[in-house]
Amino acid sequence: MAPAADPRADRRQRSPFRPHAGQPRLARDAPAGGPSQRSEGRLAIEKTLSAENDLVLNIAHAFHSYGATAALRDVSLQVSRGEFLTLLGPSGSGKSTLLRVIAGLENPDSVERMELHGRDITRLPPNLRNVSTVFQHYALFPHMSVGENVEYGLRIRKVPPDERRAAAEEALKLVRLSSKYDRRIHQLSGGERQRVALARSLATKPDVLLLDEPLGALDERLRLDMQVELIEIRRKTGGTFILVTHSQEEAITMSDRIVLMRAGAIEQEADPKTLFETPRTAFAARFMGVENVVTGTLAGIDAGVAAVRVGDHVIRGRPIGDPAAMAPGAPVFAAIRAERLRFDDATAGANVVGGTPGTAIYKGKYLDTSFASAIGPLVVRQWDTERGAGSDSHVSFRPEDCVVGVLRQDDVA
Ligand SMILES: Nc1ncnc2c1ncn2[C@@H]1O[C@H](COP(=O)(O)OP(=O)(O)OP(=O)(O)O)[C@@H](O)[C@H]1O
Repeated sequence: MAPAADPRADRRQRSPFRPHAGQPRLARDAPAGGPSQRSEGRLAIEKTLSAENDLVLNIAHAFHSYGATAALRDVSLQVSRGEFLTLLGPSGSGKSTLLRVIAGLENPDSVERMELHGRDITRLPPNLRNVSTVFQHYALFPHMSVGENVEYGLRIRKVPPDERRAAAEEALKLVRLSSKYDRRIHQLSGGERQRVALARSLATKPDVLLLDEPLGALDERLRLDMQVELIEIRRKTGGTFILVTHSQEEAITMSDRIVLMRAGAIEQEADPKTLFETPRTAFAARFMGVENVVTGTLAGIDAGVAAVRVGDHVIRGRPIGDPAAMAPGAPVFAAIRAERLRFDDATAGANVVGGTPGTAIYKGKYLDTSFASAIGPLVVRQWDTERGAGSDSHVSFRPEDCVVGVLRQDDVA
């Protein structure tokens, strides 16, 4: 079998999006010299240096409160060069606070380490950190043209006019607004304004681009288009992006890695597929859109299959998380996606649960039917919207489609 492609390979290519002349460059360059001249020891040192160079942002143990509200509770975050990282979480979980701390707009109460390309930025004012933020509400200057807005960040950095103009044109080309250089802001649509705000940030060639719900004000069609555009821009520039969103769909679509936040702390961080398929807590399961999360007690684990007692019923699933915590009798959750439940006849080894179909809701592409079952209310998704639930008296699901993990005290509904 051919080896799997490394999904980060494209990120490691050198970015065509280089710093401006005179712009502070925080990254240390890799040492020179061909491989033939290097000793093993030297190679080891270079490997370490190269790993350090890949690490753009390194935050260890950040805490921040607003009065009695703990907005960040011991948050540590490492972001690699060229990574598209998303901070995901419900309202008030601390995403924007973390972004503001990175930008220097908020001083954390305490932080053990906060480095950009290995340089301590803890006490560095925002204008001396090479990061840029795109906000939901654009924050463009209405009295300036598109081009003047895009050049703004470079003007205050005293970049010469011809270099400014070239950088602004390059950034406007990236967001497909080359022809609008002289337009006034009020002559633009909402989507175009957001692209100008993006171009303004890109023009400064930041070490990290911070995106604070940048698509939140756009209508759905535009939002979906801009998601694809942002992915493309990240790929073309090789930049490091940190996005804040409360939309799991947006996070899954756009990210290399998702950091799921809850009440100021990191709940789980993983690539989108892992977070989607293997949420480690009931909160993560619910937030990632798992329709069916039931709770029970662990009866035992045999041959890698967890048996969960829910009332008088036992269902089997895939155990995840710390095996030491998965002792018989432990409170656990079982999470099953609606599309993994079936009304059809069960395959061998599947869980079968009796009950009564309830209301079917037509969703266009699929049909969601509620099902009052022996393990609690469930939702069953069918892609064949014509078929319906009929008078089915049971649903089935495979143990591998049911994630079983320890139920935390604060996850008890
Ligand atoms: N300036 C402030 N003064 C007081 N409390 C604040 C301030 N900013 C944020 N908070 C509180 O800190 C907590 C974290 O807020 P934060 O804005 O970081 O969350 P968020 O996840 O970005 O939420 P949202 O998605 O609603 O923007 C919340 O409880 C919020 O009410």
